[in-house]
Amino acid sequence: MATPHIDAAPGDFAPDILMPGDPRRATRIAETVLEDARLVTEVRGILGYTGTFDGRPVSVLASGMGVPSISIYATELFREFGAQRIVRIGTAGGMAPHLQVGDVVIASAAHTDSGLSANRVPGVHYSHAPSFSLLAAAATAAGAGKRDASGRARAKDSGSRAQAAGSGASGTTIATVTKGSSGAAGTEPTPSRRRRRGKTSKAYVGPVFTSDAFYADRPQTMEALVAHGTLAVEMEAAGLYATADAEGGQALAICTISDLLFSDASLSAAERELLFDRSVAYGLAAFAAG
Ligand SMILES: O=P(O)(O)O[C@H]1O[C@H](CO)[C@@H](O)[C@H]1O
Ligand SMILES: O=c1cc[nH]c(=O)[nH]1
Repeated sequence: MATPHIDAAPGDFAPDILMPGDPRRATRIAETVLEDARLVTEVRGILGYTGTFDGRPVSVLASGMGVPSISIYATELFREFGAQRIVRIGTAGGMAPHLQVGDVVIASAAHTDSGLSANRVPGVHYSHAPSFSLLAAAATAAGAGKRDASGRARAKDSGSRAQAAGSGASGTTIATVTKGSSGAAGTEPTPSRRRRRGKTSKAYVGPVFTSDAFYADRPQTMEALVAHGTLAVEMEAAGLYATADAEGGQALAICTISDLLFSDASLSAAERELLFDRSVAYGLAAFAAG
């Protein structure tokens, strides 16, 4: 049955859903990662596809931007379309000084200034946390918990060479991936990838800040969040986590760092659309582990 924002039939969506913010990223994931993907909804240009990955049904649906938008799509998916697990495939601004463009952050918590999400339970500062099983499986896929003969943690990343690098200044560094090796899903190299070939990017597990504002001048807030261990800023994870809690589903946000708050480094819009391969790999591995 169609909902106000998703024009699909029962059974059109798989229980496991990847959710990028950008509809074009959804199309690209469907085209490059899924097999036999078919378009199942396109209301408001929020494109949704269902196909398979390694023989398992998987859907991808864009969320749009912000907590209200992702809360709408996640609610309708959990409530009306049989969704069980949603993994956000996002981009985020790096806040912690050790983060670099291209790094991946697996969000173990989401602080937020979103009224919708923070006020879900009146009188309570609600804790926005992901599904532990999705978090643990994605972190494992990114390399957490594996040790080589020298005792150093070792990561395996869908065929990429990867080595864990211990703890960062905040959050936990779980893997260093050598660029230029294969990622998840046959995505073509972007200009920034070519520039970065041979360099390394890392995966971190730690808290993100889900902000209602993309443009806001509040350096003190950002510095205080960094001082409290926050890794990155984005605009949906808290809404997704709270919606999953409310609807009895599971959720996780995995974000690629697209720019740095305290420096000029950034990706173009086109590069942001493309740089999702490792996030998708960790998300799909989390689905497969469950
Ligand atoms: O690239 P996506 O997944 O949309 O995520 C980030 O990008 C958007 C802001 O440009 C916000 O939605 C933010 O969370
Ligand atoms: O929400 C976002 C996403 C990327 N970069 C930012 O600074 N904010």
